[in-house]
Amino acid sequence: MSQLELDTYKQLVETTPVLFYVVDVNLNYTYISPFFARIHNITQEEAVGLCISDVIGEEGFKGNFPHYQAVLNGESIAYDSFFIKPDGNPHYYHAIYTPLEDSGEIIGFTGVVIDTTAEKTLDRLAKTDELTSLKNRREFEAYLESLLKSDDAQNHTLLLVDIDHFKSINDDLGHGEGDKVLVKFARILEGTIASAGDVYRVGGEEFMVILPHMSDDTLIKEKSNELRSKIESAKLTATRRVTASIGGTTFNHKSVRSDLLRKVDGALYTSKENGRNCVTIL
Ligand SMILES: Nc1nc2c(ncn2[C@@H]2O[C@H](COP(=O)(O)OP(=O)(O)OP(=O)(O)O)[C@@H](O)[C@H]2O)c(=O)[nH]1
Repeated sequence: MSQLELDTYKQLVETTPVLFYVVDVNLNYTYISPFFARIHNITQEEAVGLCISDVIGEEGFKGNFPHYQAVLNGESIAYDSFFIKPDGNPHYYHAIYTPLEDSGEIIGFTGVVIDTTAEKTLDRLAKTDELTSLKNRREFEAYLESLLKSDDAQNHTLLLVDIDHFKSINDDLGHGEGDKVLVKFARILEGTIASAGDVYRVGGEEFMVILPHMSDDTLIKEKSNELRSKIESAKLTATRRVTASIGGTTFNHKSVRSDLLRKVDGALYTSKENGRNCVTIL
């Protein structure tokens, strides 16, 4: 390689906002890029000879150690990970480790670490309901579609949970209190459904629950009534009792999305017609 080509490569590496580094077999740095130096508040010269743990800390070092061992055994590694920054926010990154060889012998590895925090944050925002932190309608539609398209022939349950007279809660107590009710309501839904399924906020005061591989009529009614009674007995506001109506139905991969949604809507409508604060499974 000519000197010009070498200088060009160096310039590319040194002007890219990505962490590049090289370590030897003892995990001591032999090179860090200027961006790496800036992020870790160290000079390039100071880093040479230091161990990875001296720069990124013992905890991160221990977490990554199996990857270091694998790359020093000749494997090329790429993985996604994160750590919690001192300000409590997560920092996401994508790391690529490649063995560095000299005359067929591994003498260390090269590391490339790309900050993916912005990408991950956008991804999370696109999937999450901002007020309640539950998964949003887009996520509901995606999961439902995956179940309807799958080869899995087992039956699942879909519940539509709707707060009763929510408009009057807003009207009487104000929109801010209404928001607080929605957040507490979401926590009850999550806590009650737990690992049995997934909870989504699909509209203002409308929530969907998908219970995969659950189709036992008795169990569905039990779970739905547990949910309904927990909401009724929780003190969601200081002055007003809050209740919810629930509609539910079972489905499998042969179900048609529009029929299924119409059926669960119909079940909820029946609960509302029957006086609210009740469960209808069709
Ligand atoms: N506070 C608050 N209110 C919301 C939000 N999204 C929708 N709403 C309100 O939710 C209310 C829903 O009212 P309706 O659809 O009439 O239903 P309801 O009053 O709950 O009546 P039933 O469902 O028939 O029992 C409307 O007043 C919306 O303005 C939100 O994010 N926060």
